[in-house]
Amino acid sequence: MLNPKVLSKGVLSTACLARSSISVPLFTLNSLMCIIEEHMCIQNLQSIDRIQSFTSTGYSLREGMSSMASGSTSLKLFKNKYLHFTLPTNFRDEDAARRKLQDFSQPQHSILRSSFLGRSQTLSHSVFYPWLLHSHQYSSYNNGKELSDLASKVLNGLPKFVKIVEVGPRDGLQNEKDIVPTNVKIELIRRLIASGLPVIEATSFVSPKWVPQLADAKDVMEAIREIKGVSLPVLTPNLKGFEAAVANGAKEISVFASSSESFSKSNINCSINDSLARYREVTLAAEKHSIPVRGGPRWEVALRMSVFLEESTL
Ligand SMILES: CC(C)(COP(=O)([O-])OP(=O)([O-])OC[C@H]1O[C@@H](n2cnc3c(N)ncnc32)[C@H](O)[C@@H]1OP(=O)([O-])[O-])[C@@H](O)C(=O)NCCC(=O)NCCSC(=O)C[C@@](C)(O)CC(=O)[O-]
Repeated sequence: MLNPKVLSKGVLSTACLARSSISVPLFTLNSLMCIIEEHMCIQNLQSIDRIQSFTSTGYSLREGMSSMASGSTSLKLFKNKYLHFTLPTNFRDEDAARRKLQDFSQPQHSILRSSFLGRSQTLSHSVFYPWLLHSHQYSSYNNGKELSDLASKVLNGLPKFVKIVEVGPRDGLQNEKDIVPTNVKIELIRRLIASGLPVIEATSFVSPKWVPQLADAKDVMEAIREIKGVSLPVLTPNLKGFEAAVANGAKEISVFASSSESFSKSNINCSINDSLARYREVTLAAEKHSIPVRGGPRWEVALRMSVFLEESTL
């Protein structure tokens, strides 16, 4: 670690081209930090805009090591011992800079204020104070431009409308080993309707050999087909299922294309392309009956066949 004494002019002047940095020991947080914050005007420095207030006067720097975004100012913990500042200053006279920086370790606040108010140019200067330190480690982090851009990207990208579809009676039950009695399924749907949910996927019209739990799809639909004011779609993976669903009062269906071949094969016993051909038939038939269709690629990553999906597949 560089010791201030050995900082040669050369090092200092070279460093001057890059960025100013001061490492100072952290003694008790309240005293030093409030000096730094108050007299370094650190909260006003462009790229350091996220230092939590630790006490009314000081501030804490989060544990660990972090370095700030580049820009004209940065702040980082150095070897867990020193607070490393890069500050915008435009000292012409390096000795004056060193003196001022040396003063940094003395509790003479006023010097600090004049020394470090933001200036346009950046002076590079590394001064290390090998003071004894309490066993604290601090770092600060900067949520600068990157994070504010990210936040606005996320917020601007949010949809204006979100439709919540409750799939418990279908997806929640389909893999249950013990067959749930039909009346219990119906009661579950009724309670979900009573809870105010606008869309509840009621059952599936699929092969009972594949999904024995939902072999009573017809009976369930019989019991709920007259219910108004709520959408009760059913899953129909092929035309056979669609026809059975419509015959039993279904007014909305859903289809599910897989985004991985393995899931498609194990789930509906066909390739993705074949499934799309099936869904083409189903949607054409639905169009004829003016029945709305809900569908989309299904995220197997969360399912037991977790696969890493190529974006192109999606
Ligand atoms: C799609 C099939 C039928 C193809 O199954 P298959 O064996 O390829 O088709 P098949 O044409 O050879 O038919 C086999 C037997 O099923 C009958 N069959 C054929 N179609 C139907 C039907 N619609 N309804 C009732 N019976 C049907 C057909 O009549 C025949 O009867 P058999 O001659 O052997 O007596 C089968 O693979 C199947 O039913 N798979 C179950 C699909 C399923 O429900 N998976 C779980 C839902 S998807 C899921 O959970 C993921 C998801 C959607 O939740 C993810 C998310 O939510 O994001």
